Amino acid sequence: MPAETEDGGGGGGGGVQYSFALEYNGPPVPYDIPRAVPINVSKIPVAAVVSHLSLPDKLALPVVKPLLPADPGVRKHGISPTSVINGASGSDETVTTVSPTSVIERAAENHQDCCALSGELSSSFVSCSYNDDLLLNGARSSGTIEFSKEFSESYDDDNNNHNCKSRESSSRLLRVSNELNQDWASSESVISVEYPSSRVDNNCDGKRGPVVTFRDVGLEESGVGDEGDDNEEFSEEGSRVVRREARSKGKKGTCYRCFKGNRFTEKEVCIVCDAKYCSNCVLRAMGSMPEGRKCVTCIGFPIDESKRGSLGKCSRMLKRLLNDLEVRQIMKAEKLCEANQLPPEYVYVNGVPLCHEELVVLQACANPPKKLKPGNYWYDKVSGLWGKEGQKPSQIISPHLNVGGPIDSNASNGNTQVYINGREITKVELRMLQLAGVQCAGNPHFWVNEDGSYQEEGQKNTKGYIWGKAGMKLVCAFLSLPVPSKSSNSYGEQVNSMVSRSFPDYLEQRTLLKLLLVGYSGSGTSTIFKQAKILYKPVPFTEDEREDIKLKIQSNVYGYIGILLEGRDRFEEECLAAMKKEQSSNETETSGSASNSLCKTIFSIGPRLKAFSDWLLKTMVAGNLEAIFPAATREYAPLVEELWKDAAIQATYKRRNELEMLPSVASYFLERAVDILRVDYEPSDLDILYAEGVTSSNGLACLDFSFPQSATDDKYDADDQHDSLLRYQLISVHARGLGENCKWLEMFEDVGMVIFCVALSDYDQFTVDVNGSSINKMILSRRFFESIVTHPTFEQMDFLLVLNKYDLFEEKIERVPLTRCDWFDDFHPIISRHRSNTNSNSINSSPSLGQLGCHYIAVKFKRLYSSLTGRKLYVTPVKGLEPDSVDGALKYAREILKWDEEKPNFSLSEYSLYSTEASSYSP
Ligand SMILES: Nc1nc2c(ncn2[C@@H]2O[C@H](COP(=O)(O)OP(=O)(O)OP(=O)(O)O)[C@@H](O)[C@H]2O)c(=O)[nH]1
Ligand SMILES: [Mg+2]
Repeated sequence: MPAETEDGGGGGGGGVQYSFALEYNGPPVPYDIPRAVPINVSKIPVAAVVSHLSLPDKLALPVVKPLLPADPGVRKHGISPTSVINGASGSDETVTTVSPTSVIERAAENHQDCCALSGELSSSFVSCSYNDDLLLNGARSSGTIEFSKEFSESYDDDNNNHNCKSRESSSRLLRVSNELNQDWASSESVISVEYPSSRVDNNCDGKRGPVVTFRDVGLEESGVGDEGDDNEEFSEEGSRVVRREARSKGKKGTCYRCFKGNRFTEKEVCIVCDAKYCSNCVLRAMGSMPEGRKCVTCIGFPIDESKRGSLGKCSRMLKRLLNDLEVRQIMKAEKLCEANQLPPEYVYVNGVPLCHEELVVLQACANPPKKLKPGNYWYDKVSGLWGKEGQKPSQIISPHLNVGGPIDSNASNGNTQVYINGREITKVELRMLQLAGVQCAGNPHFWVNEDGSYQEEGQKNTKGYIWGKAGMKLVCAFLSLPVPSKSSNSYGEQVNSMVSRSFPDYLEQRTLLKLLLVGYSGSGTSTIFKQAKILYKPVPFTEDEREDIKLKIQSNVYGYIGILLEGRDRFEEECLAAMKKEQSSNETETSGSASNSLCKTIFSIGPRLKAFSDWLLKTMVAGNLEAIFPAATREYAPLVEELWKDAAIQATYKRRNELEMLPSVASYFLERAVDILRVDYEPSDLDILYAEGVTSSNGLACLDFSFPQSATDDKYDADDQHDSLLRYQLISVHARGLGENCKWLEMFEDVGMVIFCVALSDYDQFTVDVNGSSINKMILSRRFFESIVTHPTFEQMDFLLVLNKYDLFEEKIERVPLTRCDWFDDFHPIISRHRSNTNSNSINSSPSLGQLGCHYIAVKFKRLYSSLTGRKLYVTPVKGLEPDSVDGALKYAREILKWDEEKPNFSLSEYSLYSTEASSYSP
């Protein structure tokens, strides 16, 4: 596999060096050396080292071939080769690459798929911090990782003694224990999982205060938690309810996290375990609250039913801590998310617990029971009368619902010997019947229909309408008895079909639509993922994440400065050489001043800055840059400022196009280097978006989101509202995370669509492969595309091709011909003289060269896709750094998924509307 030459890498991992015995058929890799081994740094080009500091991916690039049967550690602990490779490549991510058990097992069975380790998993597997000893003695191999079949965005922490019960649709949890646990904790600061910082206490000592202990059924069954009492309780109605309780190790009344405060301190309560958190801790303990006010460890668990009434009712504390939009979204999620819905088995109707479908029927009917809680109810299916077991009726719901068992004559505990539909009625009902003029003498048995018409059993004639008489509503109100509701429209309503009925919102949410985002290295997947986070999450990044990202950005900036300094050295040398040459040719004329002019060029810097520059480069070469943070920022900020403003550095910066290792995004940060390197710097969302190395580059990152209802729409848009309730999951996985031959793709078989990302601007970029030959990055992207689309897992899957970096492409294609890439050698556009300039949106003007090129590339991929799969490819150009563009692309994905659902209903001609021909996309 090739090594990158341009902005291809996720940013700097820890600069940690590794030694691991992978059979690798490429040239020796200079950076693959443990730091403890003395090396002559002067022989290593700084750019290469710096690139590795910030772009550690290269270690992962060599093709890994089987060397030995799987290392026992690998098999035993389920550490996958790719995990190790990714770890070894200095992951800059929170989420590390793990494989599902099935995959691991398969890999372990097949020796050919496994590779042996000697250097073992290093601390930078997930962390930026590292330890020489560990690196050299391979102690890390003792860490145990338990993999679940599905990935998770979260993991379970041993300290919590908490065994998470995963939801049907959600991913299982990943647990990391032993020594690795600590590393996970320390690295849990970056943003690739949804609630990382809140899951981990980022104490400097890496220890996590055991704060809350949980008791639940899962724990008891597994024997993990032995301190719990029986946590099954009976609700007020007598049904069995499983409770999950938190126990604070602090004093009574104190915050469950910091143990501060007292019972008068304002606290927010977890709706699952009742843990109480003060305003300082609540956001850390509850993270971004995708299911409302729950500790992050309670996510996925059903709520404490006694709190059902408070669902969606925001506390003052949260209103203070969050903005309106965040509060609204959290409260909406709290009410609507699946995990918070009433468990069907907690509801008994006529003595029978409901199944899921029955609860759906009950809640989705035109006139459902109000404020349904766990409990035992009776239901008269003929009249729709509904009440709590042993009590008078409380409501008239839709009749004829096929839920629960047959009604018992004693259901409402009546003692009047008067019966309605087989139930002995209560005294108060008898009173009501008498006031309605119903003849009740002789212990009659009535047959009452949903419209209130009644007859005596065995007789045909309708005797009258119970609720038809004037004043009956008042009577019923007085006696606290129900009357048919207006909306029930129960007169003659047939309830056999569910077709025309609207389902409760949460049922719509039941389906989690998964979108898999993949792309060749550097194509912009992380950027799109981060953009989605910023677009769709109320709190895209927590304070802890921001703090870690800040350090990452600052360390990146030092890296960029290092590249500039190295460039300066080079330019100075070139200049001096040129001057020397010139001088020797003019020897006679300038002999006197020769020595002076030789010493100074536009790229020369003063001795103080030179000393600093030398120190910085040496530190970087030694891989110590990350280690000196954040002290370095404070100490050296003034020097960096001086350096950045120095004419020599500015002159070097002007020639940045010649500095191959300087990623295009570097300018964004370097322009503000002085501000960024200040201690009080706070990264903006845009900084985070541009920053390299802060999202999952090696592993997997998941983002659950809904498309927000567009605020700009004045008129009510039912479709839009419906869409805002659907849940999506964006799963970003790095090419490296898929393993050799994409063998781990299988675990994504349940995704609804693959979004494949290609960087348009790659067409003139080359990388060097293991044989030392140069390969065009677009060709590598194509190869990766081929292997993904032909993978058996995605046989019937829709693909959306995202042609990313359209902004760069538009600009580049004006300078560099598209034919620079062999695959595009037949691109000969006929350019109109009046063609639009690149930014013009004028309908009348001819397409710009950028548009033509993009369209051409889209067609190339479409034809390729069609030839490989016989299907059609959806394509959209994207500017990853622009929110609207990413939003548009993801909404396009949503449309495609919708079309998919509707396809069977289309006639052929209708379906052709959704042609995926190249012409259907609009740049
Ligand atoms: N100008 C421009 N830059 C982009 C765009 N999308 C991504 N980038 C930049 O391209 C670089 C690589 O983007 P990433 O999102 O890190 O790419 P990736 O696919 O995650 O790459 P790796 O994880 O390193 O393999 C970053 O510096 C981004 O800021 C875009 O649409 N336009
Ligand atoms: Mg990435």
